[in-house]
Amino acid sequence: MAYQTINPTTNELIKTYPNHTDADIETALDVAHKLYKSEWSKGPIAPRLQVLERLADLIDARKEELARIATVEMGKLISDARDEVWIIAEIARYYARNAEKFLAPSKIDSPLGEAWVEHHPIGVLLAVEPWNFPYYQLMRVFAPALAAGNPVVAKHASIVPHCASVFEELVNEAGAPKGAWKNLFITSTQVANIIADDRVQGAAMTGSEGAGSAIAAQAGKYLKKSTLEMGGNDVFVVLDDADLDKAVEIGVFSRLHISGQECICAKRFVLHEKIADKFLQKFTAGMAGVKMGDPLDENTRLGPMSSAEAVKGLSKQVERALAHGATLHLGGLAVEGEGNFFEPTILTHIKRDNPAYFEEFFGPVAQVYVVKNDDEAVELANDSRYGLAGAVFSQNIERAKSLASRIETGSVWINTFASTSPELPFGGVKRSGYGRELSELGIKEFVNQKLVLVAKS
Ligand SMILES: NC(=O)C1=CN([C@@H]2O[C@H](COP(=O)(O)OP(=O)(O)OC[C@H]3O[C@@H](n4cnc5c(N)ncnc54)[C@H](O)[C@@H]3O)[C@@H](O)[C@H]2O)C=CC1
Ligand SMILES: CCCCCC(=O)O
Repeated sequence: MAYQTINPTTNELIKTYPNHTDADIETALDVAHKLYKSEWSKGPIAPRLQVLERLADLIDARKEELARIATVEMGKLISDARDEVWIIAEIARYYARNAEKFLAPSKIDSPLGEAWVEHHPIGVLLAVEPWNFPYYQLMRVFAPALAAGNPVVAKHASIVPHCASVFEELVNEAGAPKGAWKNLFITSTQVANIIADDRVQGAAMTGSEGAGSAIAAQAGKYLKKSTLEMGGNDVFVVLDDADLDKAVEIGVFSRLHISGQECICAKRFVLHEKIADKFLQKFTAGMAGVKMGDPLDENTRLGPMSSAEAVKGLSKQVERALAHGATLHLGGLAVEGEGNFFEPTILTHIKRDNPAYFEEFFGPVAQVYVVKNDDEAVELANDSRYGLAGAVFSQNIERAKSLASRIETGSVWINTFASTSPELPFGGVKRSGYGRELSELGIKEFVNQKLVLVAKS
């Protein structure tokens, strides 16, 4: 597995990074485990939180440089890259300012005596992360782990090694001791060996079902806690009383965010039959009208996909959907020429026996379905192997809340697009994975929630 920076806008190979060896891994685990056994991990939380505050300030100071690195390495719009750099500083600050409260002992009223739950670190964690939010995916693991006292070794996606390297550089510059965070350019086999190592006590993974299944299986075999955030096939439900122009604007934005390579972006557009034609007409115009091009250009609204392989995979997926009876309403093709560009695409008339019905399209491809009523909308939303997020548009909030409660996902967003914020739990159900990241829930995924009880005398 080669770790390479290849600019997706030009497919120019910029740099190849050397892989780490088994000896490098041994050193990393030894240093991390010793840190876990030290006062740094087990002692007062304040020094660890100070590192997070400094890290946030360092990120702010290098915002434009960091954003440009991400755009050149995986193709997201420079404006989206800036947003990502902004939010990772916010995640660091969130845990710097809330972790002590989250991890404080929590008292329990018990007839057996005085009881409370303490929150202790559990040991070295492994993070295995994807390329679509190359900094956010790392900070989402690092910040709560550092606050809790868990050192982390990390394997990032092979196409974002510069992001991986600069993140580690920032962590070290912020004053984290050696072992708090170590990036490793390693193979899947080496990942499996790390999970098996007795010094490793947990694994956090974001990515595909295949990778998640392999990592979860290995973690299960060695009885290690894991959290998984995998694909999603999120619905974007537009009811007959929705603000249509708002729903169209947000729908186009959400489907095309990160060139459609975001697990929580809108993918299955579920339209009430009364507004379906009107929505589709406006939505089609919106999708067709976006400016595609260089993601470093501030006016571009749709950049390239992350790699040539991603474009090839999406092309095959669209062809298969059409071969099984879907209608091509817009686009459908990779853009000829330099770079990994794919046309904004809309597929309609996808029947349940079409493989596309159950598939996530990880690119600028919208699936459109029409339903008669709310019950049909819920039934279709839940007729999915995934359960990550979803959105419901209606000007009747109670009606929207009712649908939100019935949709089987980790989150539902009413009259807006699914997104993320440090204080909000992130994760899903079914094949979208398990566990939660961010918020108070996230920091407690990898701590020993230890009961202590003093018997009544
Ligand atoms: N939930 C999310 O935020 C994301 C989900 N995805 C999903 O993953 C699909 C492909 O994107 P990729 O980045 O290629 O995902 P991927 O799952 O192949 O890669 C994610 C991470 O897992 C590692 N990995 C892959 N197979 C592994 C194995 N057997 N053992 C250990 N580590 C392994 C990769 O090197 C990378 O670091 C997308 O189509 C999408 O469905 C991709 C990006 C983000
Ligand atoms: C907005 C942040 C989302 C990160 C994970 C995903 O691709 O859904």
